[in-house]
Amino acid sequence: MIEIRDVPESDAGRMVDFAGLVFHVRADDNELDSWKPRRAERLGAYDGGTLAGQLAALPMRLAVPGAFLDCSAVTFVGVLPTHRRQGVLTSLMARMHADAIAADRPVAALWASQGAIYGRYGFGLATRAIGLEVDTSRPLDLRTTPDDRPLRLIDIASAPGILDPIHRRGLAARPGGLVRDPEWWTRGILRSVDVEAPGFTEPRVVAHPAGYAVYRANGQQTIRVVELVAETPQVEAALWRYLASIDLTTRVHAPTRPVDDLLPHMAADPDQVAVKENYGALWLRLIDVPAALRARSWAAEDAFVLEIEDARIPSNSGRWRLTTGPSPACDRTTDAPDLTLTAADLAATYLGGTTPAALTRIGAMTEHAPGSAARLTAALSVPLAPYINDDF
Ligand SMILES: CC(=O)SCCNC(=O)CCNC(=O)[C@H](O)C(C)(C)COP(=O)(O)OP(=O)(O)OC[C@H]1O[C@@H](n2cnc3c(N)ncnc32)[C@H](O)[C@@H]1OP(=O)(O)O
Repeated sequence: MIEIRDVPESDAGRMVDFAGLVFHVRADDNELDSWKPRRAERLGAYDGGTLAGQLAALPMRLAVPGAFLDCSAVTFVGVLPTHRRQGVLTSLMARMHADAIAADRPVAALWASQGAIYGRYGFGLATRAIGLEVDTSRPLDLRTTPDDRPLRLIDIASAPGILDPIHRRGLAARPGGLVRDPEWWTRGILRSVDVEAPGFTEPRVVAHPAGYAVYRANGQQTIRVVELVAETPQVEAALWRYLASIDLTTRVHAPTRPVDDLLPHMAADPDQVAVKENYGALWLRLIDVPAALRARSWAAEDAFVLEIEDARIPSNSGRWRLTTGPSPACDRTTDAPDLTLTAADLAATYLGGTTPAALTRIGAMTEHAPGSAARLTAALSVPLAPYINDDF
């Protein structure tokens, strides 16, 4: 008999060992993330005294178009190999949903180990990311004039205080990321060791008044970009020019960039910049559909009747009249629907990264009123593609 209970503080370390077991990682590597369960809401699935499954939900703030929303950032999910496929994850998810509702958090989010798992729980893939590789064995000519205000290298200890205001302005301009606190900075983006980048140095930080880059280097003449944030294309050009011209290097690899990154357009020779990766990033769950729809900003004034299917959080199910524009509204209605869609597909479109038009074309959404998917696509659209660089 499985029972879902809070994991006490004294057992937070057990969750780290448990994650090492189910993710097949060495204890040393796992140690890097050991701080997360301590600051999370910890759920355990207990089989008697045995921890058979677990889930951690970090209370965070997520940038959505025009707003920041309280969010359960779900991580450390696992079930013992001996207890798989018996509904343990399903029970943990039900409790996570109930906790998020009780805490008045309109959204939850996660990074999935496998894309096949979370759609059934109402999560939709809301952001993608790309990886870029730049050949810097020759000068990188740019079509954008770099902002010539001086760059300066700063030490790691002072980095959170200097970078955070720039990062926050970036979140307001581009949805999808998380608000960070100093611990999130130092244990995340600025951590000295990255197990995914063996052989690379500790991070270097170069700052501009309106942007920054965090990067590592290795003995194989490669610069690895950890994060690059710029408030204008000219500042972006200045940072890429800097990264591309560091002595004793011939390659810049930026494994995590927004899908609408400007560098492929900026490079005078497009062959110098290759898109090497394209992958799913943040999975989003609208815990409270009407609250989430009222909270974001909209790109067009319009009105829709949405028929939403949500088997896991029934209070979201049914017909909603959504009014988009400067004073958004979302209320129950009995009117005929313009569109029928699942909560997971609504979540996938919420940040503006996936379009109702595409989901209708593939047959995932049903359009009853001709043209309504295109109109909803226009209302949801955002100037900059959603993006997250916090892999939690
Ligand atoms: C946010 C994160 O932390 S992502 C990390 C997730 N954790 C891992 O990948 C670690 C290794 N895997 C595990 O620990 C487990 O297999 C889990 C957590 C993925 C699944 O736990 P389980 O308790 O076995 O899931 P549960 O029995 O509740 O399954 C529910 C449904 O999901 C399906 N499912 C579960 N895992 C998978 C999977 N990996 N691929 C496809 N379907 C899956 C089940 O078949 C079941 O389907 P059904 O409802 O149609 O019958």
